[in-house]
Amino acid sequence: MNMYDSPEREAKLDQKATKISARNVQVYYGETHALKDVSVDIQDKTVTAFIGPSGCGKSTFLRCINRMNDTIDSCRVEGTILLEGEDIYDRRVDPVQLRAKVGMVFQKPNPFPKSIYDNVAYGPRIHGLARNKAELDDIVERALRRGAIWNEVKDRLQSPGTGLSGGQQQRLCIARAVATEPEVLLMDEPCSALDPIATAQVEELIDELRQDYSVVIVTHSMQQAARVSQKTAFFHLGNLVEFGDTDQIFTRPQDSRTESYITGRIG
Ligand SMILES: Nc1ncnc2c1ncn2[C@@H]1O[C@H](COP(=O)(O)OP(=O)(O)OP(=O)(O)O)[C@@H](O)[C@H]1O
Repeated sequence: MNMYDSPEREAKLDQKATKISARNVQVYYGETHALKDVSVDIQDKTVTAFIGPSGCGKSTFLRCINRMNDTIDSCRVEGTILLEGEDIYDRRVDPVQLRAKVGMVFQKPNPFPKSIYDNVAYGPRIHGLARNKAELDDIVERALRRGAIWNEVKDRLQSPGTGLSGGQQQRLCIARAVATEPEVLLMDEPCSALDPIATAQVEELIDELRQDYSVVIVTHSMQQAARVSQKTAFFHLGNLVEFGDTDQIFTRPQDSRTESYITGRIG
């Protein structure tokens, strides 16, 4: 057997690159210490689920990854978060540019009060990604296909985005987020306002998106975490208690707090 066939090499090839590396992240809202010394590596081309009881800090940590917490006056973030090795809290980083690279999808679908086309074209326009109308048309079509909504909207691109159903609006918001060619997609309970059919469509889409992106999803649904994610992080009272393969977290949790949560005893 030569060295290139070794199981170690196979295992290495199977390992995904680290996309986000967080070290000793602390978040305070005024006097409240909401996130306590969180360190974790989040992989590329993987769906990572953040789970845990209400108020444990899942959304707070998610919002650290694209500096959405900057918009909250009382909020203070300490520690380091690297995106592909670059410190996203470095003074030279423009948060608007960062948010094009680290897209976000919210709990409630929030299309702009604009046409379907303009919703998706908005980011590429402000970031100068297209040289002319034909290129912009192309970007919009690709993003809507990526959002698994092209076939439903291709004949009404000039209609308002707000006229779509809730599930379609959420897929439009995902298309809007991918239009700026992000590296990471953050999703904060993206299905909680959707019915079961729309939820299943968005979950299927999330599974497809992981071919190209690092996806991080906050969810209250353990079934959803088990269905869509490969890695799971369990938070409790501001601590990242356990992080690992989703299978392992749900079948062989190492920490008693994780076990209590997944068996429904806390939360
Ligand atoms: N804008 C804010 N101002 C002050 N405190 C906040 C703010 N946002 C969150 N917190 C506090 O930080 C802690 C963590 O909240 P966070 O929203 O991150 O939790 P979560 O796990 O996402 O909760 P949920 O599942 O209910 O959305 C909570 O104690 C919360 O009250």
